[in-house]
Amino acid sequence: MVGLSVPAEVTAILLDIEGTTTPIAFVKDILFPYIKENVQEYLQTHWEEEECRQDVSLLRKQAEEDAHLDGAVPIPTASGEGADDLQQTIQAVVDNVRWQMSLDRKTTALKQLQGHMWRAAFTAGHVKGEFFEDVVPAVRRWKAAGMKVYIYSSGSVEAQKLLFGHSTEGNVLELFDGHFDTKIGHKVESESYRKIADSIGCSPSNILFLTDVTLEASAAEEADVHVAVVVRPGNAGLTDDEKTYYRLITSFSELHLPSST
Ligand SMILES: CSCCC(=O)C(=O)COP(=O)(O)O
Ligand SMILES: [Mg+2]
Repeated sequence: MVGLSVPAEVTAILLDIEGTTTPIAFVKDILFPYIKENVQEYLQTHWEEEECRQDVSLLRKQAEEDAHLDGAVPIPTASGEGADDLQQTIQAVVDNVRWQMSLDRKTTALKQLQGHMWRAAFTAGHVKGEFFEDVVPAVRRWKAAGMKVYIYSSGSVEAQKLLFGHSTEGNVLELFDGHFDTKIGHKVESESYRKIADSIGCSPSNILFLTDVTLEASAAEEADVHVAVVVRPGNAGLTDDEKTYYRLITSFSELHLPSST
């Protein structure tokens, strides 16, 4: 049989988004430029709102942790005196966001603000989530076969729900049993996968994780989670050793559940 047989003990499939369900180009060419182009205006408009205050506060904490990094952009606390002071603080947040994005950082602070900014774009229909064509049909088959399906992405849970709730294939949110983001831990840390298993109420070996990033696959494997590396057009190349070591799939249709032929 061509493809990959899912081990019988697997009861849950955990999916990465960028490079796995969704082209990297959609994230890099549509979602991220939206943030870079609109962050200044967004902050000006929403600055006084509680959600925006919390986002800025989290970004400021992250900036303090990042102070030792090359090129890091600090975010001073606004004194509250004068329009110039406010504009300088907003500019510092803008510069910090753009700096983090230039490094494709996956900090919870950055991802939380991005999720809030994308809300308007998705709900107004200006942006629609994109998936590789095999994704939605495969997830429907897995669900019909009794498999639980979860998302684990660096994108915030709120952003994930926007992507799947407002997609070129309509609202497909109901296909998923739950969502995880970096609040449970970073994707390159094996402890995150143990916590996800705990949260789902299963053992790590009951999970199959699909991702394009071998560092994530390696962390999951260390936690005793089954993994397969997804090779998609536009993904970063794998080394020969990685190609030999990992089980690879180029489409979700290559996965065969125990009861399927
Ligand atoms: C709407 S999800 C946004 C995607 C994103 O911001 C991101 O960083 C994707 O990371 P992933 O962990 O899915 O590779
Ligand atoms: Mg990915």
